[in-house]
Amino acid sequence: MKFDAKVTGQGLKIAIVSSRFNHFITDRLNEGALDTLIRHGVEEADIDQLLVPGAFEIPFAAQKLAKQGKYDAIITLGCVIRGATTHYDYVCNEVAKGVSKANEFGIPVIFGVLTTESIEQAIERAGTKAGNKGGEVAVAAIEMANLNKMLD
Ligand SMILES: O=c1[nH]c(NC[C@H](O)[C@H](O)[C@H](O)CO)c([N+](=O)[O-])c(=O)[nH]1
Repeated sequence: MKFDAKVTGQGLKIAIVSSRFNHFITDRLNEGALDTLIRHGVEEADIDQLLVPGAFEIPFAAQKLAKQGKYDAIITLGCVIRGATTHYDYVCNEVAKGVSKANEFGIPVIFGVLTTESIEQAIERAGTKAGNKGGEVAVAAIEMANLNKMLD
């Protein structure tokens, strides 16, 4: 049997957790995710949005929302740009681990946190040369939500 989930969002309830830090970038990721969800049939009223201070706080919110069991998928959006200190490595590692852990509640939680070496790389992935990571993870969220329903 082949499980090949559709990328149609009708009837899905989605949450977006995004961080304010580097909001010049994360605002664009949010726009990309919202636009893509709606263009794939998710009702705007079925999209909840939640803001946290920085990427490090994303896992806390994602896990809380996943535990509620109200959503078909949760999208996380953030932007961590390497700076002069090793802070970057700690933040990136903890965010990735924390978002992955949120999947333990049985709801697909999609990792849309940019981890880049430069501002230019982040801009490229926020609606310019390399597309929009927010839109990409929105498609992944819809597919995983439908796949999850198939597997229930
Ligand atoms: O989202 C980010 N948070 C960052 N730091 C804040 C962190 O996510 C927490 O909000 C903060 O440590 C308070 O817990 C970043 N840097 O420090 O570079 C960054 O690039 N991106």
